[in-house]
Amino acid sequence: MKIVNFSENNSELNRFVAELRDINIQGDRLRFRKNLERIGEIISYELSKDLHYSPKEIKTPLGIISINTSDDKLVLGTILRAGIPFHQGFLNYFDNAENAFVSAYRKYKDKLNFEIFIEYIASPRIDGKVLILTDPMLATGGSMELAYRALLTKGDPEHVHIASIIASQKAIEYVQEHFPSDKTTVWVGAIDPELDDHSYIVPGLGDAGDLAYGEKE
Ligand SMILES: O=P(O)(O)OC[C@H]1O[C@H](OP(=O)(O)OP(=O)(O)O)[C@H](O)[C@@H]1O
Ligand SMILES: O=c1cc[nH]c(=O)[nH]1
Ligand SMILES: [Mg+2]
Repeated sequence: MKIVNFSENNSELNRFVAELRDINIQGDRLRFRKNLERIGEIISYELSKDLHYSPKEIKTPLGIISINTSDDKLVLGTILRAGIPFHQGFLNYFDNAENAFVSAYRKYKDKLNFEIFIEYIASPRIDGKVLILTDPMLATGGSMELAYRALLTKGDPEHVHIASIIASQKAIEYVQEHFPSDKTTVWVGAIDPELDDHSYIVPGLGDAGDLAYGEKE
């Protein structure tokens, strides 16, 4: 399974991730959402290099030129809520893509134990298409896997790209075990070493959904 970790190279993406993490900056919700979105744009661009291309003849006012453009049918699938601004970054580039939305939430039995519930799914057929699953946080990997399984009820994708901003090392191992290795690619802004007792990523950034949209009751 190909895993691309953007933190291994120097780029502006790292500054956007630093701003998401920084306790003195992340409280600005507009900036937080904007950083999720622009990281989505950068990952889209890098991911686009792995798509299939063929030449198309483009007629300009003065002549004809052949340009390689992608032939893949893309479905951008995201997990509510924190996925929304990140998803928008992908949609800014892949503007012809179809879109899928899945809800996933942690229902805590007590302070430390929770189950993940999927209650909402809106998706096109995904047979033979390139499925790009976006969620900024990959903590245990449970939400991503359940969202994927929910989307498999809509068909069998040709390839799956998992895009996250911060993943735990444990989630990377979980994805390697639970997704088909021959047709899955993982794109992450950074991989953090630990999960705390509540399965939050450490050092991570906190609760991405709450930082983007405000705390839940
Ligand atoms: O890998 P996991 O252990 O499943 O955790 C990651 C999930 O947690 C976050 O969502 P959250 O449940 O906080 O929902 P929210 O976006 O509505 O805040 C995040 O956006 C993922 O969906
Ligand atoms: O670290 C984490 C884990 C789950 N959800 C988040 O938003 N952050
Ligand atoms: Mg949350």
